Amino acid sequence: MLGALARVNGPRWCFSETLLRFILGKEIGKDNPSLFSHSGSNVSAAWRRTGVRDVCSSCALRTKLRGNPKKGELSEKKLTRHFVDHRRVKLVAGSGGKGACSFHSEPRKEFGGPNGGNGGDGGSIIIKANKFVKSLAQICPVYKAENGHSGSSKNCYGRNGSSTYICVPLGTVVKEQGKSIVDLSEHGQEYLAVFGGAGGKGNRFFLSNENRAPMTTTPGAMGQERTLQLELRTMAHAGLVGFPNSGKSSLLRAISNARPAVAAYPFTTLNPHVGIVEYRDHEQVAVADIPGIIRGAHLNRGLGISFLRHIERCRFLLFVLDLSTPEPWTQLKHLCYELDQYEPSLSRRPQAIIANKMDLPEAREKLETLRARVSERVIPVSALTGQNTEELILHIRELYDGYLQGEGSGEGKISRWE
Ligand SMILES: Nc1nc2c(ncn2[C@@H]2O[C@H](COP(=O)(O)OP(=O)(O)OP(=O)(O)O)[C@@H](O)[C@H]2O)c(=O)[nH]1
Ligand SMILES: [Mg+2]
Repeated sequence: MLGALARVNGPRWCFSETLLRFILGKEIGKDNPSLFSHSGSNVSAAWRRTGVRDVCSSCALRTKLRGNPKKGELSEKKLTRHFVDHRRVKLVAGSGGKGACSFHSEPRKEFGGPNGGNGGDGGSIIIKANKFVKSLAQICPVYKAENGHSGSSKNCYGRNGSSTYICVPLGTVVKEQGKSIVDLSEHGQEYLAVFGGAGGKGNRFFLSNENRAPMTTTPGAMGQERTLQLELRTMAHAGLVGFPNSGKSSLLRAISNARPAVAAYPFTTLNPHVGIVEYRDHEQVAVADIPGIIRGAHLNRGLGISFLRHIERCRFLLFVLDLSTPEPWTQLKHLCYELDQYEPSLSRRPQAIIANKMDLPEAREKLETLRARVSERVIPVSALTGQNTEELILHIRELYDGYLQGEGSGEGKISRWE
């Protein structure tokens, strides 16, 4: 079909066809088989086993071709300004409306009795998870719900104050004085944070045989008041963990549709980015790129480890090591130590080790040493050239399937990405 298009549209389509072949050739790991001989055999074994390739080969290709060159990408600086992952909010529910004091009176029925209606209830404030909201940036510091309306004569009740909804992203944890109250992880999940005050009673309510003309009314109750902390924890199945400059963002770009900033200086990434890896059976696995961690991060060095809350929910970890550094295995040791400082046994989640920058000559020697030193599976890749990313994508799927079999049916299941 592309050939036909090339004929119809002339040189422009000829170029597209060449470009497609070039990218597809790279993607299926055809070049340099000697360098990736181990991984190449794994991939072909997987194909042989299943008969079809599990990976949607168009995903990396599509993301490469999809980008509109005229449309500038958001810089990390701009993203930082827009991405807010914690907020403190003061919530004040509406007060109840006051009850009315009035008496019925009409010609020939001068003393018709009390007819003051009750006041309406104050509005409540509800925090609601919404999959279309991506950050807490739009959350205001103070929310006040509508007060209930007062009752009136002729037994008219006051209108209830309407409830206020605060929409937060999926994965928002609501805390009060540092203690978690609720975890909003499903679309549409609600938490009634503060109750509106009850409406007051009108004098009709106090009518009795003893008192046929009560003048008593009650004011509405005050609405509840609370100060809560909202904390967003990015939800992804896999988390890319590594030292700065190890190529996490480049890798996320290579395997998913996300476009995090990539640069040759440390701490380029300041916020987590989530990318979706798509498979041919329409399964989607979310992979999060986390800012770089350095030795001593738990002592607040570098960017600290507060952002590790974002990988608390990741079901498996992908440690990205830069094989061009002198001792990549020590990076792994430091990373595990820092993770355990944040949450004990965090580093013992199902994991894979990604040996990145395999296109560089110095990386090849270190690969065998790394394999000898670690017990986990090591996947050599080059995020820059895209070599062997297919094996990584297949391994992510294996980890994901293992997670689904193990605990997927239980609670804490991560909702589908859309
Ligand atoms: N040669 C080579 N360079 C790479 C590869 N992957 C990434 N790089 C380069 O390494 C540098 C850092 O890449 P990033 O993807 O920004 O690294 P990062 O881990 O996200 O860094 P931080 O965001 O600072 O934590 C960039 O200059 C990339 O071009 C690779 O496979 N081979
Ligand atoms: Mg980065």
